[in-house]
Amino acid sequence: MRSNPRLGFLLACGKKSLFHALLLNKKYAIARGNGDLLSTAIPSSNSFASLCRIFAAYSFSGRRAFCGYAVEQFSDDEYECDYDNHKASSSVCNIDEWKWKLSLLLRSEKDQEIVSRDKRDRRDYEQISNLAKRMGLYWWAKHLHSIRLLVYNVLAFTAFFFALKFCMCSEIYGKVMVASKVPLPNYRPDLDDKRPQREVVIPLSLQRRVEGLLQEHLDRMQLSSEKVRGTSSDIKVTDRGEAVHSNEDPDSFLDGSVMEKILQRRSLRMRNMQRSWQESPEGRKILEFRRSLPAFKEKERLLEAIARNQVVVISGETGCGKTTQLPQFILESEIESGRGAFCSIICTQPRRISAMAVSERVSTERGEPLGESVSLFPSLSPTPCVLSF
Ligand SMILES: Nc1ncnc2c1ncn2[C@@H]1O[C@H](COP(=O)(O)OP(=O)(O)OP(=O)(O)O)[C@@H](O)[C@H]1O
Repeated sequence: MRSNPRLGFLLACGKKSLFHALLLNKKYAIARGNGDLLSTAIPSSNSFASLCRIFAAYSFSGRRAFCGYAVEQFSDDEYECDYDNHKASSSVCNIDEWKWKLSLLLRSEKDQEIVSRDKRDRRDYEQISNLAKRMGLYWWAKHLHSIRLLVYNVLAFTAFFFALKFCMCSEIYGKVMVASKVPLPNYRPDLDDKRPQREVVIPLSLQRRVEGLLQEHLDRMQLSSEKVRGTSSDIKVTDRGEAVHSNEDPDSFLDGSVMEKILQRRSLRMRNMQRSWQESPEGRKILEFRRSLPAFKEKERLLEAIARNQVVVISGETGCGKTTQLPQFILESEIESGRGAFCSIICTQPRRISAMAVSERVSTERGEPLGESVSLFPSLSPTPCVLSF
């Protein structure tokens, strides 16, 4: 069966219109019916409404501008077989150009894929995808949008006093297509126009500020470790009866050691509070809920990865517990190991309102009021919080 324009029209319309069932049954008869459509196409069992629809379809069959295409009359197999002999017979895309492009891709060592965002009709996509598949490439296409051209026609069928109203639809597809040498995932966020991935650009001034703060932090750490080493060396020196370091500032050392003692005491208190909450009935209930979240299954792996690496990137589905659970895992493990008050976890949120909701949720899950160990940044809490949102 080849492209009879009338058949092409009827089948394309039939797919989306009311007379689909009728056309399925009688499509070949209609195709051959040519000028004698009514008598050839209408089975005796069909209602008069069907007759009207066919008449309407017949009367509009010359309007190729809104028609679909005859592709519906071929099975995929037919299409595959005939493709080489009927190159782009009614397609708008240049298939030879695509053959050339795909061959280049196959030969290229550097390129993995070709991405095309041109507008084409559906048959073009089918041709190109078939070609890509035959060349051993993987194929991915996303339907971006379709433009529907609707034409409402009212036909007065004078003898029977009623009108037929139907619409003819034709679709111009906007698709993004990818032909690739490697298997492609089901979803490509980089090609999704509806969810464009925002590129985050950190201003230079902010970068410098962060670098400065990090440097300051590192300097302080180095200083405190030197003080600790200095203390032990002082003791040794004293034991040996040698001179004590004269450049040591006794006040700052005193401050540091007092601070350390305060933090140690606080860490101990945090551990006791955490344990008693986890053992309480409410705590157990919440823990049970937290255990059901997908993030909980990854707890140990996550803590291990954080301990081993300076930067860890974690991705997970919505609601799996990235925001509420991951910072808690770190906090809980630090508290359990007696370093709760020494750690500082900052969790960024894009909106203040979500930061408020999350900080409140985490406090509730920890059985504490907001401001105890979890805070909303900037915190008004008198004691420094270790987890800030
Ligand atoms: N305020 C809340 N009240 C009740 N349950 C909550 C609340 N916030 C989070 N949850 C529960 O905790 C689960 C984990 O939420 P969380 O915000 O950590 O997920 P997420 O992985 O960060 O999600 P997203 O990617 O959308 O940010 C949610 O599935 C939800 O059931």
